[in-house]
Amino acid sequence: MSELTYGPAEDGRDTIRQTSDPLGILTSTRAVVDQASHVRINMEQIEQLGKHWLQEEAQGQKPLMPLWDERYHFSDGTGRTVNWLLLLDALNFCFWAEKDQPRWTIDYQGQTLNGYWAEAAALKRAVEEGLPLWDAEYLHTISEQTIAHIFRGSGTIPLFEQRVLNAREVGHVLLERYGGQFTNAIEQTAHDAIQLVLLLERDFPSFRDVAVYRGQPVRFLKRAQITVADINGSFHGQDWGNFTRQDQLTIFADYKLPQVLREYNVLEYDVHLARRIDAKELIQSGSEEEIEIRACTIWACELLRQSLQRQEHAITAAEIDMRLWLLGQSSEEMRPYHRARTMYY
Ligand SMILES: Nc1nc2c(c(CN[C@H]3C=C[C@H](O)[C@@H]3O)cn2[C@@H]2O[C@H](COP(=O)(O)O)[C@@H](O)[C@H]2O)c(=O)[nH]1
Repeated sequence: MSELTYGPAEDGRDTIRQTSDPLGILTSTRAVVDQASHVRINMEQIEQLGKHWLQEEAQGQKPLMPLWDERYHFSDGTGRTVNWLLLLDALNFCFWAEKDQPRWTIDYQGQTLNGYWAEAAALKRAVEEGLPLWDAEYLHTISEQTIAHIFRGSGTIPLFEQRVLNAREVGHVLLERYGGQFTNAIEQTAHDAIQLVLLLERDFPSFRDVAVYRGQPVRFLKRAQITVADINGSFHGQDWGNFTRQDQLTIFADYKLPQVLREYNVLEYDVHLARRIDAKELIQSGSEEEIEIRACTIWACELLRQSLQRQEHAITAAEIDMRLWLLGQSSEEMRPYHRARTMYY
């Protein structure tokens, strides 16, 4: 596989030079970007965003890459944490509510949390209350009542039934193939980030985030990739979190990054799609619109990475991802993110 890069060529035309793409994500999403009819990447705005970030850094506003947040993540430095993180990311999707409905929230340590933070804190709260969520045997047969208790709060976590199935799948596959320990999968793949993502895609069906666009497969693998990034983050790059080729992961195509990129005018939606998203209408999961939004998000970030690299500023997709995602955590003033009901992100 070879990465598609965008850069001035001898004859002045923008050519696509090849670099590595071991997960087949850049290549398959590039085909969507080239055909997209609902979403467009604005190259000038990518250069602007890159310059804006470089100016911020020149003024000493280097973004503090957040250390792993221990407040809401279970972390005991052992293989139990690795299994807990796998469960976290098996359930790490779709936290938004129906149009004009309040989001699901939980109360934890005196704080009311929603979204991803509510999911993480709920799973940490459960461990603190004595539920062995790191235990594959326990997960394999976990009941709906127990999952409901874990996520108890105001309202109901969306796609509840899917979360029960995904939790059981984690337990079942860990027992069947990895002696109940996901650390065995890390060892089997020799701490290679790319191989571990591919193992998740192969062995854990709920992580198989691959769409079909005009008859062709399009690979996103968002939760498989973020699982590796989260294990790396939780262990501060040491021990179970020490991976090779992590720089070859792409950004994680969720629903917040497109919202932020659209705010920076990097992503442009056609007038019909924009109206539907701004009206918070549901976008069909697997639709051309949804796949184009996700594929253009991946390539906008790849082109941003290449632009920054050309300006002598090396940065990984995961670092771009974290910076954009954190911007999306204060996105109340932004136009809405797209709403596709799916367990993939
Ligand atoms: N692209 C990308 N998407 C990410 C994350 C995270 C959290 N991870 C970091 C957080 C702490 C640790 O440092 C982890 O590294 C969650 N999500 C996605 O966002 C959505 C939830 O958003 P809201 O509704 O606002 O809670 C949902 O699709 C969820 O899957 C990320 O990092 N990147």
